[in-house]
Amino acid sequence: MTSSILLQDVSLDLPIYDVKGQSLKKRVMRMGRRNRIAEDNEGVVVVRAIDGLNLSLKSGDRLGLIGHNGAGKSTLLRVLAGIYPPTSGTLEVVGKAVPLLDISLGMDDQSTGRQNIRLRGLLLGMTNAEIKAKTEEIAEFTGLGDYLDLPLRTYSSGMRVRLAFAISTAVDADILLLDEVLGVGDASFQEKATKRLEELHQRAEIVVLAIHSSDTIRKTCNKVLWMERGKVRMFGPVEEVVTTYDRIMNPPAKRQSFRKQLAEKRSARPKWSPSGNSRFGTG
Ligand SMILES: Nc1ncnc2c1ncn2[C@@H]1O[C@H](COP(=O)(O)OP(=O)(O)OP(=O)(O)O)[C@@H](O)[C@H]1O
Repeated sequence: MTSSILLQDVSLDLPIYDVKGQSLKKRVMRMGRRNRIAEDNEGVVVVRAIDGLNLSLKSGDRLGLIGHNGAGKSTLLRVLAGIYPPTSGTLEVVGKAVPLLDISLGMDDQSTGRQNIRLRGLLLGMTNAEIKAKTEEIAEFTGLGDYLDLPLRTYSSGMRVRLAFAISTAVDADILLLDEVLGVGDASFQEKATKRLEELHQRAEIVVLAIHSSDTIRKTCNKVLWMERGKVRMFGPVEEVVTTYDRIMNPPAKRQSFRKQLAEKRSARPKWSPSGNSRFGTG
């Protein structure tokens, strides 16, 4: 199969359902267009998360999404995964797109690890036969042994992540959508997980990832999309976009404190990051 992605003038409005009271609604509306807040035809307050985006990717492309918090990177990955249908514009995705975003989604606390392999596998679009063929490999990868026959509620958070990661990465993806900042448990598991992700990358025809490490971007991607306020700020070859982004967003003085913040953040949460220290954005 030859996979491709084509977005033409795609916009996505996300409703803020909680804003019902008139005074709160007024206050939120005052945040205004600068914050991409608007009211739709039915009077619902919405955030324009993606705004008139055009994008074309073909087999072999590895796209890195960069930009500040709230720029729209995760939302775009969800649009590509079919989780959010665009409010307007056209989206054409050819190939099986597998999101590695909310990897624990669809897992059930009362079911055993093995039952969860089936549940989550089905949710990821695997057939019963595929699940059956892959269950032992997934089980082996988790390293959870007999725990797989116990209900999920007895698992530690690290054990849950191992299981969720093993299942999500067992799917054959034509198009792989992922957030680089993917918690994958303790150090020993991280090494295994990184290797498995690299293999997935290689097998997929198209990879789109929200990325924070300039080393990874240079190693992994051939194109970069710099997003700002739901729009394309810059799109093109890696070196061109990365250099401009770095020059504008991280001038030398800022870079120093940014690195410090990053070091603090990193020590607080285990993350998957195959290499490198220099990162983009603030996420
Ligand atoms: N479920 C939601 N409901 C309403 N607004 C949302 C929702 N999810 C995201 N948004 C808004 O959409 C915009 C884009 O958010 P998104 O999470 O895609 O940004 P991001 O670039 O991934 O940021 P980060 O680097 O912080 O992860 C933001 O303004 C955010 O507040």
